[in-house]
Amino acid sequence: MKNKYILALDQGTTSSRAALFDHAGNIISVAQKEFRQIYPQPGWVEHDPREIWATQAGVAAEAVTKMGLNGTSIAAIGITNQRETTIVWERATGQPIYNAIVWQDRRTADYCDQLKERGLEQTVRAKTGLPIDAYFSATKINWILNNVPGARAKAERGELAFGTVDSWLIWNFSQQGLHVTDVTNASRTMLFNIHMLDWDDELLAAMDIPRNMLPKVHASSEIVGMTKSTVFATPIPIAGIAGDQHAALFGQMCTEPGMAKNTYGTGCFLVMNTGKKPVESNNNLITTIAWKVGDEVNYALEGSIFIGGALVQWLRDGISMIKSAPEIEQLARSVQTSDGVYIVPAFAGLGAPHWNPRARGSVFGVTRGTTSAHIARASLEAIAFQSYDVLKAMEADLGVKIAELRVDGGAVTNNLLMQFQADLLGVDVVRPQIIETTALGAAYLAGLAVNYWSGIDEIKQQWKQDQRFSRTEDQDKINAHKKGWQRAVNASIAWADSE
Ligand SMILES: Nc1ncnc2c1ncn2[C@@H]1O[C@H](COP(=O)(O)OP(=O)(O)O)[C@@H](O)[C@H]1O
Ligand SMILES: O=P(O)(O)OC[C@H](O)CO
Repeated sequence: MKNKYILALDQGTTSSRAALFDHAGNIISVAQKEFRQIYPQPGWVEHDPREIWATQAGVAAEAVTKMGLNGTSIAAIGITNQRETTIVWERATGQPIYNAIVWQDRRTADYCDQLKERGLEQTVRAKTGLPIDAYFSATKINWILNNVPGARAKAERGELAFGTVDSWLIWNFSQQGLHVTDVTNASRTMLFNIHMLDWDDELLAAMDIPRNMLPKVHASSEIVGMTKSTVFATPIPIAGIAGDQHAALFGQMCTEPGMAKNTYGTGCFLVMNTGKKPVESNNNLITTIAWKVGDEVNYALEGSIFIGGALVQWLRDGISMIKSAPEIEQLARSVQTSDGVYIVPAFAGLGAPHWNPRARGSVFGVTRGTTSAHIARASLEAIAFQSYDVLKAMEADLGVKIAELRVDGGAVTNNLLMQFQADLLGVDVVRPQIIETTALGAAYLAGLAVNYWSGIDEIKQQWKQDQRFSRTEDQDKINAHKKGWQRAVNASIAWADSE
């Protein structure tokens, strides 16, 4: 068994990735493929579910075959995924009835307001740990049922299946079209009672969603089925499922209460393990399920920031300011400060701790002296400032100061960003050697289920630090800078609210 590998499938917002891990937790092979982002209207974001499946199946095969391996070398598959993104398909044909409505999509903001006017906010938060927001799956399912001709009648006849991306992939990968998910993905739908660990009938009724559409909910580390032979000739156990931020928390081995990680990908997601009991937030954070391993459920507090590395992507693809994402660091370093420029990247509204779906991206403080270098620097600062706001909310909820922040995701190779983050937080920012911690976490969850690793104590030894960033910047300067950021956020929200 130990000479085999674990295959982790990481289905992200902008690309599908697959990584093979060996018993020491080293990545031995990676394959990645980007897919189309579909923007039918401002504020709408969709993916083609068939592209999600095709790219994910393609990279899974590529990661294995390029090492000269085949299915017989794979001990288990772990799946991790962009969360909340909503797919509805026909059980009979396996065909989606609409594109995947992506987590960033804001089309249901008005319906969310109606739910709030109906006084549901407290009930939703108490049961699911979530604020009512277009971010989560429930209102997206409702939209599909109300807007795709014939969908509601089909759903009521039990002919449709809903799934987050993990469910969709497993349906396609598995021998008998399994319709399953895990507790972490379920906890992002706004339909799952995180205390009872079951779909909630009151919320399903409130949002007109038939229960028969929903997948069976499993633990995050458990064999849920086998792959079909058209994928790999040898059936392989699908043994781990977790939303990507939950997998990253596990991959970072934040297994003790108080340990936290921030993932800097398309968005930024700061998540802290809060132990065996859910902690209710008084500061607009989300209470979520960290994972379920064996019979043990761990909970977490999360601050979800919708635009992180996507701001850098926009500078590259939207306004052609840079040619590649890493180029931003050199450009930003070419000036000492952002010279009074602040960017609030509310391209998809603002997530935690503001939760304003109508806020839009804004740039403040531009003068004749402003150059692309200042914009680059202000962009990196905006990513760090948003994470600062979330961490402060988290510390206020828990009444403690965190010891260190473990970081991962594509943007953490940016040393300037990491140093600025440490300067802002006054907390050490620690980058591990493996920054693909999302895939690593999925591999660990799958490997534990098939006894590839003996337990958490064994895999804890594998986490290794690459670099630690500590505060070096003058405190007064930082405080003045924080005030500037706060003014920019307030102005951005006021602009949205005054419409
Ligand atoms: N050196 C860098 N500096 C800042 N941002 C970067 C850098 N390299 C990559 N990024 C950003 O990181 C993101 C990619 O990270 P990744 O973890 O692959 O994201 P996801 O899983 O959300 O697709 C992109 O949005 C990209 O713009
Ligand atoms: O695809 P990522 O890595 O940006 O993660 C997306 C999140 O899961 C959305 O909640």
